[in-house]
Amino acid sequence: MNTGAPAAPKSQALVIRRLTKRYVVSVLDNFDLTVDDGEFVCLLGPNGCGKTTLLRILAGIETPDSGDVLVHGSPLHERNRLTHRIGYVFQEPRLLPWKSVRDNVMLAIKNVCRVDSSRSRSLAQDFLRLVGLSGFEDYFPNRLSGGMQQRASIARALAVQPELLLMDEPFSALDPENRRILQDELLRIWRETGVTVLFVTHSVDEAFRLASRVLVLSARPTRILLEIRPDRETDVHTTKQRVLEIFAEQVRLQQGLTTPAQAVTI
Ligand SMILES: Nc1ncnc2c1ncn2[C@@H]1O[C@H](COP(=O)(O)OP(=O)(O)OP(=O)(O)O)[C@@H](O)[C@H]1O
Repeated sequence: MNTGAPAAPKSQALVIRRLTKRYVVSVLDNFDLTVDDGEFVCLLGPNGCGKTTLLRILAGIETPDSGDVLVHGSPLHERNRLTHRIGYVFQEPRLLPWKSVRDNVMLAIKNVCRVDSSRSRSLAQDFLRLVGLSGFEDYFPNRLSGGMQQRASIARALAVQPELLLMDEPFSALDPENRRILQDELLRIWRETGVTVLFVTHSVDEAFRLASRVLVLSARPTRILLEIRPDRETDVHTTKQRVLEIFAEQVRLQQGLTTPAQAVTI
């Protein structure tokens, strides 16, 4: 019901300011991004533009050369220690093969949260149920299909009750049918948990299916070229075509097949 009262401002889950990272090449150069609590943001950009580097910095695996990252208003790092709970789902499940699915999830909980083992066991159980793996808790990863292993890795990331859930092309190794099923499951989980998601993909369809906001990224050093809220688009088909054209141009630019002056202007 609309009471006429102004909506409360959303809190910011993530603020990135002037983030800069250089290897031999410049990957991020004064990159800015703000993500509200509970948003589902898809990052769509050409190979090698810096998406994984960005996620690795947000997960504390990589350090930036300069810039600020604030999670819920406070710095991501303090004295080189991660001060926030961040969940990370990789392209491959990366489960420990010598541990059961339950123990894989419990290990993540133990590493991040200060809870006793009976609490971590019941949390693991809850999150495995959330991803549809009830009954498979004692299985070892090699007895599960690729889709089930990826479900387990999503449970592991969620079980630490992350302030940010980072997902780096998590469904790209799955067949189209499983990919669709897991996309639906992820949307359900996102709605149920309200977790803030940053999701990397190369698929325009996947981005439009999942995201509350799609960010189209440029070639390196990457910047945001275009922001789209799929649910506000009146002609999604035409918008997707435009994104595909921009995306293709950035791929060519990234591969050195065109010069910045020839790139699409927006
Ligand atoms: N540890 C590293 N040392 C040197 N160069 C690196 C390192 N990590 C990434 N790079 C380079 O930084 C650039 C961005 O890499 P990154 O993996 O972030 O791109 P990406 O957008 O995730 O690519 P993809 O879509 O192919 O996964 C690439 O040119 C890559 O070779």
